Amino acid sequence: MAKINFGGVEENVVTREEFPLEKALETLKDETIAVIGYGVQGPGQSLNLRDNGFRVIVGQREGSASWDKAVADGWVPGQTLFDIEEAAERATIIQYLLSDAGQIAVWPSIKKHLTPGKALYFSHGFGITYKERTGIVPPADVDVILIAPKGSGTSLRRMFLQGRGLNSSYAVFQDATGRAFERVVALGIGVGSGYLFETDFKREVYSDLTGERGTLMGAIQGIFAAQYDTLRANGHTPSEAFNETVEELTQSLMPLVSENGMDWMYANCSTTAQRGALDWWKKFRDATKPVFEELYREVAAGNEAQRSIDLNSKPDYREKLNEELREMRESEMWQTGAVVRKLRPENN
Ligand SMILES: NC(=O)C1=CN([C@@H]2O[C@H](COP(=O)(O)OP(=O)(O)OC[C@H]3O[C@@H](n4cnc5c(N)ncnc54)[C@H](O)[C@@H]3O)[C@@H](O)[C@H]2O)C=CC1
Ligand SMILES: CC(=O)[C@](C)(O)C(=O)O
Ligand SMILES: [Mg+2]
Ligand SMILES: [Mg+2]
Repeated sequence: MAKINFGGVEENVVTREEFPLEKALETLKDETIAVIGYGVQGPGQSLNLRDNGFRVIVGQREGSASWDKAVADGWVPGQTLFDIEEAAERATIIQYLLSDAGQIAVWPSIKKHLTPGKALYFSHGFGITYKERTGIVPPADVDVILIAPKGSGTSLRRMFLQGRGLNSSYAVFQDATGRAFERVVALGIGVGSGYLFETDFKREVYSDLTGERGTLMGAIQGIFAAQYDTLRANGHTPSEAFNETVEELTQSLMPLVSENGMDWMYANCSTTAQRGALDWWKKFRDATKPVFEELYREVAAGNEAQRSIDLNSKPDYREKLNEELREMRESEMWQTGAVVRKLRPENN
């Protein structure tokens, strides 16, 4: 394990150099990995494991759309694709990749097959951290481990196919066999991670729920909408408002931030822009800080987890979510986005 200095703080990081794929394959050579659930993470992780040469099977509800998707991806019913219980029974490592709400309903079927020495793997600290709300309490004689890719399962797969890798965090909650660490690291490499950052289940879920509600997804849509609406209310056209809110950010400026940091993006903008951005960013920080503090409190109190459990356990949750996504897609801002995307020169 390497110690790496992050802005003055030392952290544990496992690298592909010290734990190459060959070592991961050797570590798991006697294991059968069952990926339970074929939503977003399920396909990314199981296909990467398969392509990397691990013994992997998929467990999914027969007759569901995800089952058909698994068949289309080359999983063979009765050979590498089973119903959830049968896959859990055959596995020595159960990768529990149902939706966090779905994990609660299916837990009794999984628990039954957690015989001594098996490993239970999560990609989120949710089920374990909020155990009073989820009822997910694994037996003491299994390993309980986590690999949480820091991005969508879609990106995990895409980046793997491009020969890149997405970084993940890893954690050991319970080490019953003495092999939990080598198992989790081998799985992290197997699913296509680049580097593995150490965490624990609670820190993983608190930071993840904050991030996705905050700058990664919730806050960014909020700030886009606020600026777009202000520009429109002041007589700017939709295309102008969209370009100055979203398109320029994703196409031109964020790639520069990704490459070399915020100051470098600033350095590549005009002195006029630099002056304004340097003057205004703290005002935005101060205005949003109370909202982030409220968000973190709600996450730590378990209220965000409870909301997600309650609303995503309803039989019609998928229709309701799709309806809200449709409203977003049909808003003027994102309708404008669809047209602007078509006009990117490379799309012609
Ligand atoms: N979506 C992502 O890219 C990421 C997800 N995660 C975590 O990975 C885990 C899996 O998440 P996703 O892939 O997004 O899941 P998902 O929401 O796509 O659902 C996965 C599968 O669960 C099945 N499912 C849901 N409820 C069920 C039930 N009651 N009975 C049987 N099957 C049911 C669905 O049919 C689907 O095939 C979660 O813990 C999530 O927090 C972590 C990082 C990123
Ligand atoms: C993709 C990811 O890491 C998220 C946003 O946390 C999630 O999908 O839960
Ligand atoms: Mg995440
Ligand atoms: Mg998340």
